[in-house]
Amino acid sequence: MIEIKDLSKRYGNFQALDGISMTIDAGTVFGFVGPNGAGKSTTMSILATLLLPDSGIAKVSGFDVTKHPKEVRRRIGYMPDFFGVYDRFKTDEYLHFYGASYGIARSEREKLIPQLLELVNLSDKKEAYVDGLSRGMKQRLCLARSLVHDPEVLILDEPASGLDPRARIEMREILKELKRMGKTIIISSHILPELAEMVDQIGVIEHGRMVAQGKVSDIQSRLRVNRVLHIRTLARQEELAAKLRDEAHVSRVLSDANGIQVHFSGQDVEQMQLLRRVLDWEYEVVSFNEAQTNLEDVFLEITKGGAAT
Ligand SMILES: Nc1ncnc2c1ncn2[C@@H]1O[C@H](COP(=O)(O)OP(=O)(O)OP(=O)(O)O)[C@@H](O)[C@H]1O
Repeated sequence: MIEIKDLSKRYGNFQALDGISMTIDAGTVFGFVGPNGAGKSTTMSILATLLLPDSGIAKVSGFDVTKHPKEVRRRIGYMPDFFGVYDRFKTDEYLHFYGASYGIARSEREKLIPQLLELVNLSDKKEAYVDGLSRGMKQRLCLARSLVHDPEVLILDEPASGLDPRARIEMREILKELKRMGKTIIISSHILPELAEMVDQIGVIEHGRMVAQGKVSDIQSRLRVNRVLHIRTLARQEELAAKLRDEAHVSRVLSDANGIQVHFSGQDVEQMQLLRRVLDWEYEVVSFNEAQTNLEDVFLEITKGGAAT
């Protein structure tokens, strides 16, 4: 459904995309992940026909974005990372406006818009002015806007950014529903663990290059991602974190309000020895357990040190 080959884009002297390639099959939910400035929005803007590439090919449903932009636009719904909403509209007027601009007849819109509002949980807000909506509601309205012409492909640039946890869960549920409806979805996010539950594949981009692509499980096994240990102590957490950094088989230690995360390449025996040492050092350990590796761990593993390989 989406095919990108050797796509490059420069802004002045800055190489934002440096020969990106990827293929996304119909019905796939593709998570596009990468650090700030990696080139995700640039790739998505090219797919959305809003930006021309310098070289390479991008196709949606077989149509080249530069040669047949109208055909592409008919097939895609695009939700940008920053968007404006027309403040003086009420919610349903806003969707009528977009529906009309896609040439959808009023009678058809009268049927469609209540369905869209229901899908994005805004039915009770149809009479509300857009500027009075919360950020989460505006995001959902923007998603409804991108669905108004029933596109096959959804290009969603950080749809959950800036949302509180509850609003993020709501957004995730809507995306699951869209997946069930058979849409092909490309979604970028920094909130990687949340993506893990719904994406079929991921592409990791860094410095304008694709550094890994495929099923999350395949990428995990290919990279032989380290196990991650979670340790919580009653006190002296930072001191323990510093000590752990000097231990054998430890590649990375993160310490935050949730405790210490240790990326560990040892096996069970070494893990047991590490636990024994932590206890010998007389730290007051509340918990010491092995976490399931998730998308965030994969991402950190692939992009660690900022070196693209
Ligand atoms: N119009 C522009 N002019 C100059 N540089 C730009 C322009 N748009 C983007 N860039 C630069 O190109 C790089 C890639 O930007 P892009 O927005 O595609 O990254 P991103 O992966 O979407 O990042 P983020 O997660 O922060 O949105 C960044 O370094 C950015 O500063």
